[in-house]
Amino acid sequence: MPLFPVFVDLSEKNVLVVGGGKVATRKVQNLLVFTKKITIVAPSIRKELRALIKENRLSLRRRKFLASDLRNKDVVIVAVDDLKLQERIFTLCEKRKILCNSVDSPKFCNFIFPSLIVRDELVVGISTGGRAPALSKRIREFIEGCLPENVEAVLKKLAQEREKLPKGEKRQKYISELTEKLLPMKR
Ligand SMILES: C[C@@]1(CC(=O)O)c2cc3[nH]c(cc4nc(cc5[nH]c(cc(n2)[C@H]1CCC(=O)O)[C@@](C)(CC(=O)O)[C@@H]5CCC(=O)O)C(CC(=O)O)=C4CCC(=O)O)c(CCC(=O)O)c3CC(=O)O
Ligand SMILES: NC(=O)C1=CN([C@@H]2O[C@H](COP(=O)(O)OP(=O)(O)OC[C@H]3O[C@@H](n4cnc5c(N)ncnc54)[C@H](O)[C@@H]3O)[C@@H](O)[C@H]2O)C=CC1
Repeated sequence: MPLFPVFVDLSEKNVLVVGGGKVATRKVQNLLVFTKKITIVAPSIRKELRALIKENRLSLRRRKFLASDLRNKDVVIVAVDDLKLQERIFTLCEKRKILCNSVDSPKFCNFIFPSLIVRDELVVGISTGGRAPALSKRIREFIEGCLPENVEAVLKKLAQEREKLPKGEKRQKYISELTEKLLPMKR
């Protein structure tokens, strides 16, 4: 069965990223849009990640992973080049009911990291359930290519108009029509 997408408020959640390499750097960069409460644990940290840690005042534990690193964590990303360690951390997370994403095997994920498009509060998340990550990336590029350039302005305008009026059928009709007018479908 395919995976159901959920849009979660991460702003107050504590995220642990295990690993400091290329993939960890990409995950941290993407996560920073959603939360600054990120801790990184790894013996070696890539230069770009070091810069992100400094800029965003993230916590850094410069050593190998310890089970105690999971204390008070809500979400864990395991971005190491060691499948056994991914399995071990995933098992620990399952016991503690922590959300865990492992970069080397969908088997050790209880959530998948999607390919992302973020335009203010408009977020597009894409996944193939772990079957073809490069396809997720390609679909992102397709969607990016056909998203209207002014989509942020349209979102802002619609949200403002929506706030001005009380809930109900009259507003529903007005907002739906305005949306179609602001973003006419090209055929
Ligand atoms: C299960 C998952 C785990 C997770 O959640 O991380 C996972 C797993 C694995 N990826 C692998 C390889 C690649 N991953 C990418 C790219 C991305 N991978 C991402 C997510 C995910 N990757 C999750 C499933 C997503 C889904 O459901 O579709 C994206 C979307 C998000 C992100 O990571 O930021 C990001 C695109 C971001 C963007 O640009 O939009 C590329 C292409 C590239 O890098 O150019 C390649 C090379 C091509 C290939 O091999 O397919 C390998 C084999 C490693 C090896 O061979 O050693 C594994 C392990 C395995 O499959 O067993
Ligand atoms: N999910 C995805 O999108 C993709 C996943 N991968 C997989 O991701 C894995 C990581 O790739 P890269 O970041 O390029 O590797 P890398 O070699 O650049 O980084 C590995 C990192 O893991 C850290 N590490 C190793 N043992 C550790 C431990 N015990 N505790 C804490 N940190 C530890 C190292 O210090 C290093 O920072 C690879 O196995 C690769 O196959 C590769 C491409 C895409």
